[in-house]
Amino acid sequence: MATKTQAKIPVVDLSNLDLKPGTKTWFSARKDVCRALEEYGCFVAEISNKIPSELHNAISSSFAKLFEFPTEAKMKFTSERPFHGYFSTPKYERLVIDNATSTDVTQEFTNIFWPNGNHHVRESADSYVKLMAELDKMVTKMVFENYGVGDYYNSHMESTTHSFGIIKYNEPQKTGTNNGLANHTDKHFTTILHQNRVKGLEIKTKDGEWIDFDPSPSSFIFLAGDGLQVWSNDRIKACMHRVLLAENLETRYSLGLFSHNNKTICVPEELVDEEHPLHYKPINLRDYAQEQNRLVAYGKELSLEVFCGV
Ligand SMILES: O=C(O)CCC(=O)C(=O)O
Ligand SMILES: [Fe+2]
Repeated sequence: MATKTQAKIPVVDLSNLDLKPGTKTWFSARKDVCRALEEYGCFVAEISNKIPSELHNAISSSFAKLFEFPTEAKMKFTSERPFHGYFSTPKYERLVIDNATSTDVTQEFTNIFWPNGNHHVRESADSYVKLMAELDKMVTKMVFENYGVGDYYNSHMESTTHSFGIIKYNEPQKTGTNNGLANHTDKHFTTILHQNRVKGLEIKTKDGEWIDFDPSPSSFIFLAGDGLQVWSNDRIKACMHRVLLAENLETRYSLGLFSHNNKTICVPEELVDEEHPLHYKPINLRDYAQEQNRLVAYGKELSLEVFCGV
């Protein structure tokens, strides 16, 4: 299983999502995934045989319809979590569904917009969430095993929930490039993104260079969040990323699966040694996101060092 580069972001072929732990192909993919995460905080997961074109088309057809509802209708979709529910800024609008792996939840979500249900939107959301959650679980298992603490994977997953976000960027101004989303790291554990063909996502390398993600129907980008940085005691750094929108004829949509953990995240004792002294106190990611939300009003970004650095 070779790793190649796509504008320098490592690409790992995970087309076989049914990879069996313990097999040669699993170990080889695990090595590629972890090396990429340590070097870049992200990698492109190529899953060509798993994404039917109808599913990819759902971004521009089914999900686009959601944003055509009047603002009052979209505002009815609320959440107690910061940055979840319906959220809009002059640059973009987003709908983020909590606990999205539950089909009851996606049903409730579609019923807000279509009281008699909308089979197509609901099915598309369910299929995306299922595919992305499978990918997230597989990669997380690889990471835990890679550091010799695979035994902690099940309890970590038991306290993990996934939210699903659908983001629509507003048309950029007619001149130059436009900042769609400022530089940030994600405040939860991990993120997986999938886009229509419109470019815009960039990630920052260790050398401070920004490189583009070239979206395609069969590629998902997996990003380490701040939670994974804490858990790994800095072996994997959260991926700094941003969205720049060039002038395009097409609207940019992005789909995201965000993994949260409802327990306190601690560095496993096996990951602390002379070479890797403890960097972080235990962190509750929900409190961390809430504090970040409070600071957003002042245009500030919260850092892990300030919130829970040792
Ligand atoms: O639109 C994108 O591709 C990036 C979205 C993102 O970074 C986020 O939702 O945190
Ligand atoms: Fe992000």
